[in-house]
Amino acid sequence: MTDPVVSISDLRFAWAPGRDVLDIESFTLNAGERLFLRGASGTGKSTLLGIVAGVLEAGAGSVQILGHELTTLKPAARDRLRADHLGVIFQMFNLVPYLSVIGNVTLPLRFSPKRRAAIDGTEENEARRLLARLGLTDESLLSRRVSDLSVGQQQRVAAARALIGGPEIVIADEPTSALDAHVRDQFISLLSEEAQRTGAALLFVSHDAGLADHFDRAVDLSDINRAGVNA
Ligand SMILES: Nc1ncnc2c1ncn2[C@@H]1O[C@H](COP(=O)(O)OP(=O)(O)OP(=O)(O)O)[C@@H](O)[C@H]1O
Repeated sequence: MTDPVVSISDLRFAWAPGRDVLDIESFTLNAGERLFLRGASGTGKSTLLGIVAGVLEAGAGSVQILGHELTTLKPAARDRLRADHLGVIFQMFNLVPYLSVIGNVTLPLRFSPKRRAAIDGTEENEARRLLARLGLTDESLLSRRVSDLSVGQQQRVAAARALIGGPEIVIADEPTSALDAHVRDQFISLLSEEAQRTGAALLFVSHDAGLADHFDRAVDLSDINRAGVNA
């Protein structure tokens, strides 16, 4: 539980020159750890996740993912690292609307032979198993287009897609749209259990401090971010 899978130091990021959104001296996510990152809306949580995921480039500093320095990797190597080792649950889920539920969940396997090789049995069975563990068992749902599912159901599909093939790191950006509190709590418990089962470290961000109890550790972004952001 002590090896960092994400290690950030002296990170700075600005969307506009001279206006830092992030100025973080140190941030670490350990292997298998379930970490809750809280922060008010507009304080840079999604931006930080984008940097960890390698879709945004740090302006300065070091971002290490599983010992690889993201800031000096070539784009193709960064894409490979992301495909093999990171599962991402986006705030808007980013599901592919014309694919079925199973098609969406198995999508990361198209981009990562490593994750495909990690699966016992067929891809479809693994997708069904993960969906069932996350509470989606209704057979009639699985053949539907994802755009026909409820927000809570889409969130579970996005989570199964992030977990498939056992990536070492799963990052989740909680949707700001209000999900029923019970549905949300149940989702986080299941996601957290499944991450623990697969050994993935989970980095979950939300503006809602009340969710911290679901996690091993909680960090407030305002405590580690020296950039005073005013959205
Ligand atoms: N694509 C962008 N271009 C310019 N500025 C952006 C962009 N995305 C975010 N920002 C700005 O960066 C700051 C941090 O935004 P970010 O989305 O990271 O916050 P957040 O904490 O994730 O917010 P929320 O909880 O509402 O999702 C905000 O001031 C926002 O306006």
